[in-house]
Amino acid sequence: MENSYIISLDQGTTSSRALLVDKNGQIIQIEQEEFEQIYPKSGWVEHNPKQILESQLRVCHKLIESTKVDVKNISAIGITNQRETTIVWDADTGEPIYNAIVWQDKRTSEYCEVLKEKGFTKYIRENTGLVVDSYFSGTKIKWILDNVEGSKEKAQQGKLRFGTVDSWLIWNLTNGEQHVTDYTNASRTLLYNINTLSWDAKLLEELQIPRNMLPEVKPSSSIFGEYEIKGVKIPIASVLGDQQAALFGQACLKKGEAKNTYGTGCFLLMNTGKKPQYSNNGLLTTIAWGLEGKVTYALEGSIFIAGAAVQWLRDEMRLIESAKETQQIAEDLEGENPVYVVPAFAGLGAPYWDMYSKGAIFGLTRDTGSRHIIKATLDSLAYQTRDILDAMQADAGFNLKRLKVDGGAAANNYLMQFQSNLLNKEVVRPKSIESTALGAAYMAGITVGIWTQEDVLESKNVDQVFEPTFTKKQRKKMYKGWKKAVKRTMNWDNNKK
Ligand SMILES: Nc1ncnc2c1ncn2[C@@H]1O[C@H](COP(=O)(O)OP(=O)(O)O)[C@@H](O)[C@H]1O
Ligand SMILES: O=P(O)(O)OC[C@H](O)CO
Repeated sequence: MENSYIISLDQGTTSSRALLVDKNGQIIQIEQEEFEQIYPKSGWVEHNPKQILESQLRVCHKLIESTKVDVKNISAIGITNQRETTIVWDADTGEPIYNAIVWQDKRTSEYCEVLKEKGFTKYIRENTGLVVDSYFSGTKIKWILDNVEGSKEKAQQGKLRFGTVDSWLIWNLTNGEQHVTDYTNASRTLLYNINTLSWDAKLLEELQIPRNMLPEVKPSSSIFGEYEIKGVKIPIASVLGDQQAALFGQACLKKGEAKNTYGTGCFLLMNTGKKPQYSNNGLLTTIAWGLEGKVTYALEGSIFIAGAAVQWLRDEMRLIESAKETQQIAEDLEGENPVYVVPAFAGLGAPYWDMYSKGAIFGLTRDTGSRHIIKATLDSLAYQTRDILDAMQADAGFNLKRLKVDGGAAANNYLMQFQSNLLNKEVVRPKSIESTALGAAYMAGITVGIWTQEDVLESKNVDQVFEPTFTKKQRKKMYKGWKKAVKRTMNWDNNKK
């Protein structure tokens, strides 16, 4: 145990990362590689599964080379991943039969309407904890089977495998020996019963998905297989969806504790303890993790576009050269900003769940410049978070004292201060905003006996606490403007209404 390390593989929406974590929970080194985002049609988002795998393997091996770590000292690998993204591959050849359909993809919206019309809303909510939305894997699997020639027959014959990104990686890391996933990833498929912890026969039947395509589901803290590096077999000792991993990495181990991760999207999760709590306000009920024989549940508010809106400013609008510069631009723009950006580029997630909403900019006048739009785009991350937090507090029946934050855009001081002002709460940022990767590492460390849950609780170092400074009047006025703007984007793209 003297020189014990964990490798955390963090397969995100825009990049694959590998982190080396030492036995004190310190990050020694991070390697990262971006990969291609494929947009074949409006509202469609795909990844090449081979690029996901190859970039993930490259950063893993680069990490070992750059740190010169002795692989014999790597005690375990933890995997955390973008959730819901759907891959179907041939069991014999291991070849994907279609690109990965990404969580943001909206192509199955119409079929979701059919599910709603057939009366599945209540059933899905009570059994999977989810809402009927194209976000989740189930309808994406159905789309692949309906649209890739010959796939339905192959699936019936047991010749196809489905996996979220974790399953795809593990299948390949173990040379096709293991077809597995964990509770957290399964709970995002629309096919998994979170009460009985089993695949749901009624939903499989409705979506015409053969049971034999689906992976075995294990607790997040388990041995999922072994990955051999330089002749050393390293156990894969944790798997968690990235948002659940961040909840664990932020040490939200007690009921009522919450974190918000500002990445491509924004995901606010609250630990709700050992029983699923259902929302009356458009939030999801999901599995937080399975650990030491127990299942912990969470309430989740999912925002589809957060940091991605900042990428849009950079790549499509070309108003900035880097995400980082938005902080200074927003801080320099004094006074009230009458502009609102609603980044509903992939519809609206919680609490609105409107697949037909489209993005819009409101409040333009003759003197509006790029600075106003940039600032309003950052503000939109905070407004969307306020929407979720209001819903969560209503469901929980109590008010949170503080919000723990992490993810790439949590580095932005302007945004964090505005967030605190808008929530009228402390916003607490840890020294390392790599909570996702750390969560998977901690969980793997617990599985192989390097750490305990108490060690995780003691691991948190605060970088900065942002304190609210707005008056009640200011807060109310600004939030009212946001609600008005959101309302006007809703149902925009629905031809039926
Ligand atoms: N300083 C910053 N200010 C605002 N947004 C930022 C900043 N740094 C990164 N981002 C945004 O955060 C996202 C990257 O965060 P990350 O946690 O790595 O995302 P993911 O895991 O979803 O790929 C990008 O969408 C980027 O635009
Ligand atoms: O890759 P991220 O960090 O944007 O997370 C994606 C989420 O898991 C989607 O549900």
